[in-house]
Amino acid sequence: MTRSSRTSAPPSPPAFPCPPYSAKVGHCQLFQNPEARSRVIDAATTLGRTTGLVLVDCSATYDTVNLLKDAVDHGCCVVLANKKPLTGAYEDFQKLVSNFRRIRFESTVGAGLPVIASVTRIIASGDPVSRVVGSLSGTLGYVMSELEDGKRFSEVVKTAKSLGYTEPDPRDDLGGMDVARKALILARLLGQQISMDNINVESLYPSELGPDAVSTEDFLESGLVQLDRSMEERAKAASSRGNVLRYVCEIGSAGCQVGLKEVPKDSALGRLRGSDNVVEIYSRCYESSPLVIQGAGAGNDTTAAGVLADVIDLQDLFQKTA
Ligand SMILES: NC(=O)C1=CN([C@@H]2O[C@H](COP(=O)(O)OP(=O)(O)OC[C@H]3O[C@@H](n4cnc5c(N)ncnc54)[C@H](OP(=O)(O)O)[C@@H]3O)[C@@H](O)[C@H]2O)C=CC1
Ligand SMILES: N[C@@H](CC=O)C(=O)O
Repeated sequence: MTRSSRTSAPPSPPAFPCPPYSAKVGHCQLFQNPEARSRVIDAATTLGRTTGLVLVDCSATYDTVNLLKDAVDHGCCVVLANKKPLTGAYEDFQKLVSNFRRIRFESTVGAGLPVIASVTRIIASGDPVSRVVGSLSGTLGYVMSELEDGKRFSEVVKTAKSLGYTEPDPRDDLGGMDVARKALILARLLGQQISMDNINVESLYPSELGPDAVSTEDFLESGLVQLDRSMEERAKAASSRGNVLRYVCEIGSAGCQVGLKEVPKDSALGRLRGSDNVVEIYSRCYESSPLVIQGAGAGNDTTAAGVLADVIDLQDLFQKTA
């Protein structure tokens, strides 16, 4: 993906067609010459319409939304692991998602787990989904199950980061925003025209440790340990009642909320371990016995597999039949 929004002084733009360095990992390419840019867009439009050329967004920024909308307008396909473009203005969500033959975003909820595919299949069959409940954070699932085993909060958050579970800034996970984004994507898929302001979100850190006050590095270095005692006390109090802590997401007709809950140790949520997510989907067909999806909900491999499956799914739409 181009990085025009972040690159202030790019190297001199390459001539078209692309020089070989564009294939190197870690490099990005910027077309500034208007003629080169227009030829790239023409080529992409033709390829997009005929071969299903896919723009994949694995960044963690809102900045890509206009680029994604342009790509869809030019007939290209889009695959997202990045939740942010779908969780800003409702109009952006609608514009991207209404083009369902050109966009897939399975990895935005539950990484490689088929949560969005299941919800959209149920809805497409005319079966109204009434409620979705679950644990949708690999990071918080991992952190809570490690706390249960007596580990220190600050240590397990750092381990979750090193395992590739957390967002670039782990406060996105600890503050509940990452789960709230997943909840918003699901709620909007269920037809709720809501925004982030309509979701009740419980944060596990106080505003004094927020991004406006403390850098990510300082938060990891000295902020996290300030939360150790209170998290340990919460885990111990839950345990004394035969419960465990889980960060739970609930989406229904009464609204949308995400927060830390005490749940029985032997419940579906309470039995979760590590980065596993579990999602229960209730609809008319799945009324008393919900459809349950469970498995690894974060990590580089499972996310990459989810993204690749989306790319291949879109390519299938462009296969010529004999
Ligand atoms: N990790 C996981 O388990 C899952 C992750 N996701 C989503 O996938 C995305 C990537 O996550 P992950 O790979 O773990 O995170 P990483 O921090 O490893 O990667 C994020 C990448 O995005 C780049 N980036 C950030 N902001 C911008 C920007 N404004 N323009 C261009 N590039 C940008 C970063 O570049 P740089 O390093 O130079 O800043 C970095 O390469 C996130 O949106 C996340 O929510 C979804 C499901 C699961
Ligand atoms: N940080 C997220 C990654 C997947 O969306 C999580 O922990 O679940």
